[in-house]
Amino acid sequence: MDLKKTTIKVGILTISDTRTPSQSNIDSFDSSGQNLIKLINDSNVIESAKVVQYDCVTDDFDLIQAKMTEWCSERKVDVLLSTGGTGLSPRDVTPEATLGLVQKLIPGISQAIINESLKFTPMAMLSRAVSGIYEKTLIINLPGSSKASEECLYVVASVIPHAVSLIKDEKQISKQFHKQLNITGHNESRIPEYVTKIACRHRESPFPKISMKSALSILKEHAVLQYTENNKIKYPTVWIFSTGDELESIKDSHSGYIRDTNSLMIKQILEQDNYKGQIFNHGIIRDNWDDLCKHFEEAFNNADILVTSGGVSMGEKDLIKHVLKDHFKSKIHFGRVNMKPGMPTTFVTLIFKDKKKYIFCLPGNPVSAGVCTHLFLLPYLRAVSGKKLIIHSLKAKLTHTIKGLDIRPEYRRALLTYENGELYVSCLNSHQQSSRLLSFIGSNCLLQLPSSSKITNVESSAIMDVILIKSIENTYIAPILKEMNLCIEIIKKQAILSNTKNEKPLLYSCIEDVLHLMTENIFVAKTEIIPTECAMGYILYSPINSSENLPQFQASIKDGYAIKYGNNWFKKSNVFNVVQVSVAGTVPSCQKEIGEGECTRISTGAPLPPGANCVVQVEDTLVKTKSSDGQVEITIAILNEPKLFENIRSIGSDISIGQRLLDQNTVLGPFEIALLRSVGCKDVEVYKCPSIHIVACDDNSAYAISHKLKNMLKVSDFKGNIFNQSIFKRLTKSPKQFDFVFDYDNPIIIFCGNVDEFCNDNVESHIHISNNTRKISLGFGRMFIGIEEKSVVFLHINTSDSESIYNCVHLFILPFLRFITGRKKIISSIKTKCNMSSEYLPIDKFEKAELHYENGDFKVTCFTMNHQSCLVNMPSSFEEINIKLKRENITELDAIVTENSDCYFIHY
Ligand SMILES: Nc1nc2c(c(=O)[nH]1)N[C@H]1C(S)=C(S)[C@@H](COP(=O)(O)OP(=O)(O)OC[C@H]3O[C@@H](n4cnc5c(N)ncnc54)[C@H](O)[C@@H]3O)O[C@H]1N2
Ligand code: MOO
Repeated sequence: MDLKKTTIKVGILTISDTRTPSQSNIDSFDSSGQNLIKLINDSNVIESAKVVQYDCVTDDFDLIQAKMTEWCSERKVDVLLSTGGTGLSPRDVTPEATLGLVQKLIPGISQAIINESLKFTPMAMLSRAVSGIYEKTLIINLPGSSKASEECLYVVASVIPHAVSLIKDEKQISKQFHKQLNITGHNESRIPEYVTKIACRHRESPFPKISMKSALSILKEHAVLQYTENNKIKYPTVWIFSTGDELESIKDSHSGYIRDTNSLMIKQILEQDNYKGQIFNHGIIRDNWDDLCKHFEEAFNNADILVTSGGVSMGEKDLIKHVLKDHFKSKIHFGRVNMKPGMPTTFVTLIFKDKKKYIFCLPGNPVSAGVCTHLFLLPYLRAVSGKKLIIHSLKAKLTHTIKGLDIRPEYRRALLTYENGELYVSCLNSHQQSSRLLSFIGSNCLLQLPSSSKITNVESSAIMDVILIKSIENTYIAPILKEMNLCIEIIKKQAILSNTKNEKPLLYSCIEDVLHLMTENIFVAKTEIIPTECAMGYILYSPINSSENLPQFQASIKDGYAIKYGNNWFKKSNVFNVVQVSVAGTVPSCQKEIGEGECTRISTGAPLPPGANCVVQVEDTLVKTKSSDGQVEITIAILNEPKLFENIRSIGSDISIGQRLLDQNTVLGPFEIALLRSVGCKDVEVYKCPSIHIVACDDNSAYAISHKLKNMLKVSDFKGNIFNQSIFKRLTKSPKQFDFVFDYDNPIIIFCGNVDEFCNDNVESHIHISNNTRKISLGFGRMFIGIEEKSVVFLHINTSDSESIYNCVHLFILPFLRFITGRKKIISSIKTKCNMSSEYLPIDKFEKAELHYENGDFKVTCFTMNHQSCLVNMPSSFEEINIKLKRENITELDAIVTENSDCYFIHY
């Protein structure tokens, strides 16, 4: 059958209020529609096509759909080209009408139109046109203007005949077409660029798989501290890109497209680690040589470190290493690491305009990108930030036996817990595919497992190395709160408030009771809906389930060939005809069904063609025959017998519709946000952070304290706004004095300063305290909680002593803020060992100390001016110390983690 002999029936549907003839608009002339007809019928712009239907309708959803349905259902046309109604004006509804109708989207067509049109005008960005299939008709939205619709027709004209034949499922025609493609080379203009390159690409990776240890020592060699002119550490600027044709940055989802999770996730991991340099997320670069060169050059002009994700394995579109090596003449220090996940991780340096640049190319699978950010990029950035501990690793006892090790040393997402002074690690999640972001959820560490070449199982109770990837706070650390006698001991030197006449005194002996009282049924925590990408550190208000399957269709795990595996196939022949190419970002319906002896070249993440049931990686194949110019492969040989379903991700295997993604009260970090974004969850409902207004009363020392308080709250995990109000020398009689706080939802107002002033009788009129207000006396001050709709917390701190304020913030205010913003864990405490000499006696109940980790134990050094990262709950008397000291001169102390410590804690 000759392709040219089949006539393709085209319908032109003009959609326009002004060009549709009506009584009030008799002179309308549809120049676009007429021009398209001329181009197709007279100039043969689309091979073998004729316009057989033409109509003009107004921008009316129902009318458009009615006309489309009529032409498609009655098989009047093979191709329906609409012109008009794709813009942003309120009347433009062509894309919506088309979307409502089509059964399959073909995003690539509209994408190609936009890409091409962008060369002429940036206005192309505003096009919302879509393309897809309804029944057996291909529908393409073209823009309205005559010039633009003509340009766009030229872009898509060449693919229309082939698309039509696939849609009609005319296998014979399709085969003929592929034959032409592969053998004659006459139709080269139709062959995507990546197809022609295949025979020239590596079939075996040229990069040796080096060990993790070697990779880290290479990184260390290149981690050189830089200094500014005034001798301060100079933190390198980091630029991050995701790469891939299949990725979408826009929020709307198109079938087949993959939402870009990686660039933002990498940035947020660095931010969470408090990296001090500048970090820029520059979104997506397409798998296109020139684009990669252009964007990388821009990165080298502006940044010291370039981070990419994707495009580093064995596919024909994996260009990153080639661009860096051939175009930028850079040095690839390693291109593969013997690890799972993250094997293709690549580290490159180059001299650009006399400056050294460092490039981290991470794999595209989201889990691999996340794991490798923790294992390579973060340690490197910590090193060039002058930190001592660049990998946060701990030893923990395995809670169960692990069988089925991988041949590569593996980093599994696992849970580290802390119980009675011991660390335990468990890895009960067996779904650890590198595309499955869910494996990060509920995990807080990477469990290092050896290669199966060394041992077969790891036994329960083995002591394992784990690397923290979240806060240890997310583990359950035995709370010492119960022992904490807040009112009596927290700040001993301060007197407990005596009762005032109109206030029922409430004295609580335990901070948990206080927090409970403050929050239960009184302070109604507000929630808000915010964009998912901005939700770092917020707490989820309600659980989230997925509304999508991921992947949405069977997809390949490797770059290779999809084949139909049948019994005894190997005995017949191991040679396969390459009949088509499947790339990520398309849908299975773009492919024809493959039969025995045929294969589809396929890239990682691309849809499996109908009929295929396994993927053979490219390394296990040879090119058998090529086209006469040597550019195109025609047949390949498969070297090892594959297994059924090998290298295939089944529908919904990463995430299935309805599956629970996150529980309520989950702290949203980089992985949680990436997970939500991967299934198109654009907004989340989170606990709203109150605004805090700090008011210094009375004198200058209170003023200084109020600033210290603000700084301490600012560096904490609290995300709300904090305002310092100016000093109030005297509380005036005017109740309006604090009215400003009512402009905020659930504000918190903290007074610092003289308590007597505060307790004056007139105070209640100042701060709108009514009879319903809950009043609590605390060791260091008092608290008033409004329970009316406009509930306000007034906290009065009666201190002018900066040590006490530190304790007060970490033991009381921050736990309170965590509580009301939805955190499950409001205080982080740990059992530590301490060499305490009885020469030093604690002055306060809680002393600042330095927390560190040594030989499997947490230790504290008390009475040090070094990095103070915890508060230690001190023995209260001589006798107590002596009793504890008798045992091996080691005192066991409870420590409350206060600072974002360099060592082992990514705190809160
Ligand atoms: N024949 C072989 N195939 C593959 C090998 C191999 O050795 N031989 N290695 C596999 C391994 S291991 C990994 S990991 C992946 C990584 O490959 P790339 O870095 O080239 O990544 P891509 O192919 O571009 O993408 C892989 C996968 O991840 C999705 N992706 C990519 N970027 C993003 C992003 N920013 N956000 C969300 N998802 C992303 C992409 O769509 C693919 O599905 O290669 C194996 N193949
Ligand atoms: O090593 Mo690749 O990172 O996941 O599977």
